Amino acid sequence: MAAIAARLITKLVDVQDKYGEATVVLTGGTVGIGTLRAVADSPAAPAVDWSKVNFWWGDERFVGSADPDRNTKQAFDALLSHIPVAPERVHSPGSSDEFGTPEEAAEDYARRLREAAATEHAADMSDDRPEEPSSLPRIDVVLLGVGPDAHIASLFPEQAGIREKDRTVVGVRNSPKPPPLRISLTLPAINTAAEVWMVVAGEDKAGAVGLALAGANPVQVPASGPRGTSRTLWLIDENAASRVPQQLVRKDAAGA
Ligand SMILES: O=C1O[C@H](COP(=O)(O)O)[C@@H](O)[C@H](O)[C@H]1O
Repeated sequence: MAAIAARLITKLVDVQDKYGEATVVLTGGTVGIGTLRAVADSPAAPAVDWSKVNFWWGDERFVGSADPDRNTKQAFDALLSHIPVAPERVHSPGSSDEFGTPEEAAEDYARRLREAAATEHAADMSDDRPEEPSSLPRIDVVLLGVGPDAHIASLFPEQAGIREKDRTVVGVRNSPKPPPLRISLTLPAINTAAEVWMVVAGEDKAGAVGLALAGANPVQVPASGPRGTSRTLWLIDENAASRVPQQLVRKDAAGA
């Protein structure tokens, strides 16, 4: 995870050099939170101007704001409470303390994304600026973990969320992984990001990774769906890579 952390720090520095600020979408899960811990521990972390990083989340568990299950709480404990973030740039999805249903929280999150996009659009002075603001701000990097069932964010196989084509954010019910109520960015929203980084470790993810890289249908294998507009990176350990289709493995790769 130190290697992913080093890469993320470098990416944020590069993006800040280019745009003055950077926007990252965080993930929960073992590798997602482990990576944030590794960023906090990295001697290179101060190279990033953390006050100019916009933080969003790919998904959130719809529970109370102090619940240890919250991806945002875990991210604060791992990283955000250790770096000088600008609170107005930290965009946590709503909790069950503030909203009655995950759908209401999803609508609020989508509205805040739209507002960020409109603010960005108003500030954009370039000649090639589109006439209408988009419904999402520019996203530089989306981090995504993958569950053993191949879910990403809170988009689970065969459920409504992974089939969503129009909305940017959905409320999720009946998540097979507890807690059952969640909020998630949709695949079309994720795929507006410049870069999508799939961060995966462990033998229990090998089947999901293998199917995703073999090009399975995202409805059955959500991990197959994410594509960054500039690039899609799979940052995985050897165990998670053990069932990658042979034709995708470089002949000169170690052990081949
Ligand atoms: O519930 C979730 O699970 C996935 C994967 O988590 P992992 O512990 O199996 O790595 C995570 O990406 C997602 O953000 C989270 O809400």
